[in-house]
Parts: sequence; structure tokens; C-alpha cells
Amino acid sequence: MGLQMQRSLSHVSFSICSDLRRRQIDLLRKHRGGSVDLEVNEKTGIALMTLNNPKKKNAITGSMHLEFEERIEELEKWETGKGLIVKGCGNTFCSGGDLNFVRALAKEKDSDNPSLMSSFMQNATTRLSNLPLITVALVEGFAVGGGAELMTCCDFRVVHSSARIGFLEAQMGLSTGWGGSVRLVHLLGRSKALQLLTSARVISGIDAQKIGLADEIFGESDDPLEATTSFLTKYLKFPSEVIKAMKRVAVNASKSDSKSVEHLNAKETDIFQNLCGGPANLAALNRK
Ligand SMILES: CCC(=O)SCCNC(=O)CCNC(=O)[C@H](O)C(C)(C)COP(=O)(O)OP(=O)(O)OC[C@H]1O[C@@H](n2cnc3c(N)ncnc32)[C@H](O)[C@@H]1OP(=O)(O)O
Repeated sequence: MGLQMQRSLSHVSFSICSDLRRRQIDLLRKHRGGSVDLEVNEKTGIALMTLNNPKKKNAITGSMHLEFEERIEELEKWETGKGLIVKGCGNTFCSGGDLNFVRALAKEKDSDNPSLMSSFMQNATTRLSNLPLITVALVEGFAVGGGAELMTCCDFRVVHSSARIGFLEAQMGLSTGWGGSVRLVHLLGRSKALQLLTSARVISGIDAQKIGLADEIFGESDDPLEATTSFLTKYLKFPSEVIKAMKRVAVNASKSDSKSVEHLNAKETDIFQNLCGGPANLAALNRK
């Protein structure tokens, strides 16, 4: 292909990308509420990301999608960092997508809004998975729907024994839309992942540990943040450049044993787009 032709094609693909990005941002910033907060501790090398929408059990609004991505961008640039803890505000993790937002997406079935939201969040959650930091989800209270998907983005999960974890998407007439199925199959294998995804069963922290979804359990008498920090610190004792290098190697290794995550995510988005606003999804939204 001639150089001129290559230049004009890359110009076209850049415009398509920037058009997609503009439409994603326009859609997400219409649905406001809550925040995603980041505290960086230079001394320990550990950052704390908090999903903050406690009145809705930390449901993720449109504007929180955007803030989630912004915080990840900050972490990508954090050269001296070693670790990250992702948690929810008010002793609960996350109840998934804000149902008001999901309802708005479902109403516009004929638009590609569900796909815009899903592809945005898949990109952001993949970037979280690939951060050159050791990442831990601190899970207490509820981690349901997209909240359960989010906990799978981290390298480890430290979970309260009585936490309630459920991939409720099927119950909502939906499939996962934030990359959760791909990551769950990688974590647990196909059979165990399918059992959770197709039953929408809600399991405790103890049961999550039994099937390999939780790496460490804490109880009533433990301070959640202290328990999680102490778990994480075991993996942060070497210099940040060594930890970052190890994480990069692990990320590359997990990519090479399967089709590219981007390809698998694109398939998931198509499936999500087809279900969102369909009969099962509308019936579930009417029940809520
Ligand atoms: C990516 C696609 C997806 O994530 S689809 C899946 C979306 N998520 C869900 O279906 C979970 C919906 N929520 C629930 O099932 C329950 O609220 C759970 C999380 C189990 C908590 O139950 P419970 O302890 O009884 O609290 P509650 O239901 O009274 O909730 C307190 C207030 O929070 C709200 N809330 C909760 N989850 C969401 C959500 N995802 N979106 C919007 N609002 C949510 C509830 O409506 C309730 O509000 P209010 O106090 O009645 O005004």
C-alpha cells in the first residue's frame, strides 16, 4: 500500500475513533451522580480508588464511567506507584450499572447506546486490568451485576466472609457488558464461570473463596482496609520498577494464551447490545 494511501486510511480510522469517543462521552455525561475518588500515598506506593455513590449502593452512573476512566489514566502515569486497592464507599462494593441509566439505554433499543456504554467500560476495565500495579478489590456488602464484573478486573480479591456476590445480569435479561464473562472464564474456567453467570446465584465471601474467586477472607472483627492493605503489602516489598515489570510480564502472558481481549470484548458488546432493551430486559426492568 502506498504511503499516501496509508496516511489517508489512518486519518479515516482516527476520525471514526474520535467520533465514537465523542458519542460515548455525550451519552455518559447526560447521566450524572456520584463520583470515583482517588487517593495516592507516595510513602506506601499504594493508591485507593473509591466508588462513591452510597445512596445507590455505589451504582455506576454515566458520569462515574467517565471519572473511572480518568482515575485509571492518572494511575497509568503514576511512575512510583506499586499497588492499588479498589473499594466502594460505605461498607459495600458496587451494585453495578445505575438502573436509571440502564433503563434509559433499554428504552433506546434501536440506537447503539448500549454498545457505546459497553465498549467504553470494556476499554476502561481492560486498562484497569493492565495497570502496571498490583491491584486488589476490597469486597464487602454487595458486589452485584457490573459490580461483580468490576471485582474481576483486579489481580486479587480480598472479601468479607458474608459479602454478597452475584452476576445478576441474566436476571436482568442482559449479558455481561463490562468484560466480566471473559475475565471470569479466565479466573475460574468455563464451567464454574457459566454456573455463576447463568444462575445469577448470589454467593457469600466464604463460597467465593471455595471456588477461587476470593483470594483472602476477612471477618467482622477485622478492619477491612487494614486487612486488605496487609494482604497487598506482601506483594509490594520490591522496588516499583521490579513490580511494574513483573506485572507487565503477567499481563502479556495472559494475553498470549487466548484470542486478544479486544476481540473477545467486541463480541461481548454485540451480545449485550442485542439483549439490552429486548423483551427479557424490559420485563426485568419493569419488575425492579
Ligand atoms: C452492567 C449492567 C448491570 O450492572 S445490570 C445489573 C444492575 N444491578 C442490579 O440489578 C442490582 C440492583 N440492586 C439490588 O438488587 C439491591 O439494591 C441490592 C444491591 C441487592 C441491595 O439490596 P438492599 O440492601 O435491600 O438495598 P436496596 O435495594 O433498598 O437499595 C438501596 C437503594 O439503592 C438503590 N439501588 C441499588 N442498586 C441500584 C442500582 N444498580 N441502580 C440504581 N439504584 C440502585 C435502590 O433503589 C435503593 O434506593 P432507594 O433507597 O429506594 O431510593
